[in-house]
Amino acid sequence: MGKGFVMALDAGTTGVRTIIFNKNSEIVGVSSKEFKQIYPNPGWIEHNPMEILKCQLETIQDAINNSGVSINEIVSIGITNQRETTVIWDKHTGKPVYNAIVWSSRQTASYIEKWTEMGLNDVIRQKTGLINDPYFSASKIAWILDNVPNARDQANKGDLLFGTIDTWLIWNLTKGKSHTTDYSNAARTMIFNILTLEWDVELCNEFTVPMSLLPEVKPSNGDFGVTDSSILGASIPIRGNAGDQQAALFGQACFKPGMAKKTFGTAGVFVMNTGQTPYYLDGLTTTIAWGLDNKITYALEGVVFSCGSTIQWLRDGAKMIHGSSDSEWYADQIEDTGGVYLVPAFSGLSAPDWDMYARGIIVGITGGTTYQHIIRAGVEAMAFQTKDILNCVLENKEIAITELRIDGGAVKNNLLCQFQTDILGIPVVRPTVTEMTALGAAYLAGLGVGYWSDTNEIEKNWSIEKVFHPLMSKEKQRKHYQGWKAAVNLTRGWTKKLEIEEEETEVNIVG
Ligand SMILES: Nc1ncnc2c1ncn2[C@@H]1O[C@H](COP(=O)(O)OP(=O)(O)O)[C@@H](O)[C@H]1O
Ligand SMILES: O=P(O)(O)OC[C@H](O)CO
Repeated sequence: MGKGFVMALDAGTTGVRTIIFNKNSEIVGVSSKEFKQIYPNPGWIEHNPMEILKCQLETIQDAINNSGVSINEIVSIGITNQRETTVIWDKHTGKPVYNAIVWSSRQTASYIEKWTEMGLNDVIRQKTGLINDPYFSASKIAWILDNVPNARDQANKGDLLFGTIDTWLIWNLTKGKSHTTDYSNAARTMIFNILTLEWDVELCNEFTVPMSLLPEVKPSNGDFGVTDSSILGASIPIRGNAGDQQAALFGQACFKPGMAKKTFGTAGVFVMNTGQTPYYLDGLTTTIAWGLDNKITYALEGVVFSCGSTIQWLRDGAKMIHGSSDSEWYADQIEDTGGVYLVPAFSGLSAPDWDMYARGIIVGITGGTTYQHIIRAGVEAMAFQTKDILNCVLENKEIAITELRIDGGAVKNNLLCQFQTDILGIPVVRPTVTEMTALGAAYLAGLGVGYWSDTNEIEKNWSIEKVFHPLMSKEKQRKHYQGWKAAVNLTRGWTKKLEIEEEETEVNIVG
């Protein structure tokens, strides 16, 4: 057994986790904490960066306590995080100038419209691999600078710093000594050129983002500094950093081009390794999987904004279930949804439709519909959305996907996994460790200090817990999916339609 342990800090959208791994990738200590979701207006989602930091530090302490490992036995720390979420803080006081604007927040839609009108969509796609959408960090940075009093002046004076959650945690853990991020996180900002591997001067100018705000970009197994001993009681190297979706791809040992995974967390994200070549496909985004030393691996990505958050909404919003795992029990009480579809376009439609005006819908309700049908429709929606993405990939005859590796909090749900394989028609593979995000970050951190020697060694640690095989007839699969597509069509352009209706009503009143 290798000396010491590796610690992963996994800062997700709804909660943070700290997991301590040994050399066999076994979990020896874990702690997690949920933090507050702030909804200042419909469609806006924010987090308190200080609360994220506090919760993360508490989980580090808890994980150390419950593992029996001493902090001095941690040889390296890896960070992984909800991506795109934007924090801007004062570099002198360390105080955020505004809440963190979360990746799924829609408050910056007007910036996206403006940049579309300016004719920037093609250059954005070409340079960053992304689609002009409020999802990515660029419009969130501009919004904070334009809406927080004095923020733009402070930024112009060089007093402010920008970071995604990885950067924010690293800056605090190192007591302000390291203002850094990695290639996989930088690639999600819409201001990072994934071909030249630099912050893009032209895009920063167009988006009015001062470059003095931006962190240094490093390989994902690079040197992100050491923790200040006053914070964790020891100086530990931070040698791994990757956005959570790319970290999960790494944890799933998808090291060869064509290998893919889907993570079922708050968001649901399909990522496929495309090797050293950036690959562009309509509806999907092109991104950086990781930079290992200085070798870049690219990926094709399909994000679904509302995946596990659909179940969370059934729990916290609709109050139809008490805990997320109840969704499986209720869904299992009935054969099917009785023709009900729930399209969770809470934050608009993401890949492959990209409609920031869409909003959620439940359709097909009859007098016989019960809450169980709606719960089941919520579970099935997670699987239908995966099919929307995989269809884009499979339509391209150059790519063959014969199985899908899955991970994330929601894959504990066996009914979801079976429905997923049924609707896709390919096997779905659930590995032994489903905390892939954290494991991927741990692997990067371990590689950074030579704890694991190379990816071959890591590959050997990946093992299967269960393979789900399709049982549904092709005809049933086709019918179910047809209903889903029709339901998705109903959600399109909703907030825009409302705006137009409102304008027309005003004209009629005035007229
Ligand atoms: N048994 C379950 N069935 C369906 N969804 C679940 C289940 N358990 C957890 N979830 C969902 O999974 C999500 C949590 O997964 P996790 O990977 O921890 O997410 P994140 O990293 O985004 O915070 C939550 O949205 C939760 O509702
Ligand atoms: O919080 P998660 O794990 O669902 O991840 C969110 C994604 O990183 C958003 O891009």
